[in-house]
Amino acid sequence: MAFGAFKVLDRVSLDVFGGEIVGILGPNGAGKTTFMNLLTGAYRPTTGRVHVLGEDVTHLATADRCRRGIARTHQVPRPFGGMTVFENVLVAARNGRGDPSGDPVGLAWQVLEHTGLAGVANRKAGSLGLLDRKRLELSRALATGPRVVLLDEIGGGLTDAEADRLVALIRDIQRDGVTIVWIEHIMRLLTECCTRMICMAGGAVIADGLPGDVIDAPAVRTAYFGAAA
Ligand SMILES: Nc1ncnc2c1ncn2[C@@H]1O[C@H](COP(=O)(O)OP(=O)(O)OP(=O)(O)O)[C@@H](O)[C@H]1O
Repeated sequence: MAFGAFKVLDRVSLDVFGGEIVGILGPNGAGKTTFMNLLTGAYRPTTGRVHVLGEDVTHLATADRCRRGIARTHQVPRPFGGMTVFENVLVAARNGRGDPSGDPVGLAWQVLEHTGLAGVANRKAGSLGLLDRKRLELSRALATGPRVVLLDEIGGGLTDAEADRLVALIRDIQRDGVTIVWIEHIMRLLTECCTRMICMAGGAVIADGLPGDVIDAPAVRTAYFGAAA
């Protein structure tokens, strides 16, 4: 993937298997968000393909990929600020993959109960603090009925108790059969949740394996944790 002459991702190849929680770590500018943008269709790859559940989705727009079950959260949440929390989630429930019951209103409420936002459902999304905006971002992703959820740094700024709740929620989502790919700088969240971790640096995957092995890998310690080479 290149922006003009600037190559951001170089030969990145990743297979994610159903039911995994894959953590992606790496220094700022490693290409993590760009990689996520390629998976959702926000960016088109200069070369290479994206396959989801056996289907080549490289040519599909973001909305079509969403309807096939790919949902994401953004690093900087941008809800529809003039709409209520509930309305924001309802938009996602109506335009995503949907739920088999065909009841988007029921699905939206169910998601808000699950993510802890039901109590502020009637507030304007634009009035929410950062933490609740992040919860809303996750709620919108879940309301699309995803098979794969891509999370971009939803853990920043959480207290320990809030982080515990997020860990429990992510595990619940996985137990419901959803595959998760999670970019995060808060190491504790990744080590508590992930079944696998990858580290990116300089537009390449430099480690891929069990979380403990990846954290201890010399290349990761140098590129990400700043250990002496
Ligand atoms: N639209 C764009 N045009 C030009 N360069 C871009 C664009 N988007 C990203 N880049 C560059 O690509 C590189 C990778 O950016 P990216 O946001 O993917 O990194 P990241 O690993 O997600 O970093 P962070 O942890 O800070 O979010 C950076 O050098 C960035 O400046």
